[in-house]
Amino acid sequence: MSQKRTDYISWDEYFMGVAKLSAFRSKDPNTQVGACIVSQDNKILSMGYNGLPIGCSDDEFPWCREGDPLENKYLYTTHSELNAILNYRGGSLDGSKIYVTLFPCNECAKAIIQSGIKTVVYDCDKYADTASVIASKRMLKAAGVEIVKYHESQREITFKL
Ligand SMILES: Nc1nc(=O)n([C@H]2C[C@H](O)[C@@H](COP(=O)(O)O)O2)cc1CO
Ligand SMILES: [Zn+2]
Repeated sequence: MSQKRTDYISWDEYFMGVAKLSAFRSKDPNTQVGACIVSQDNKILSMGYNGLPIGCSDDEFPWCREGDPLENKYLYTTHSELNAILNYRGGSLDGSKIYVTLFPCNECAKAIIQSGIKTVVYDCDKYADTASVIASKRMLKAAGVEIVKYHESQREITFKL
């Protein structure tokens, strides 16, 4: 009798893997972010990546980072976490977890808290020193949202798409 496989991926690898794959859909030339929302019983509820709202053309809106606020991306992009929350049409996200490839900003932290998400598992934290992320952590902690750093497993998976 053959035994079951033992090198299958963990739940954490699976969900952060889905978040990372989602980020590949982003058109942002500088930072691609992905998010995956998971229920308490390990079911994927929603996914998202950073991009423009529906109807706002990727080719007509700006993707640069600087200059006139109306001519750079920041006023227009929807963050991956907010997209994942808004993409969920199944009811309540109460008690769920969000896996995100980059630590949530203050605006996404508000949406995370208000939607009832109870755990944030994040990978990169490259904007940790910004007021946005400091405020985000302050609110998440005050609201009792658990913050967990994802530890990369070093496992590499390659496949043809
Ligand atoms: N947690 C996040 N989720 C996101 O989806 N984003 C998006 C907004 C922008 O499209 C991009 C950040 O652009 P940049 O400032 O690194 O060139 O990532 C940004 C953050 C940072 O807090
Ligand atoms: Zn955000």
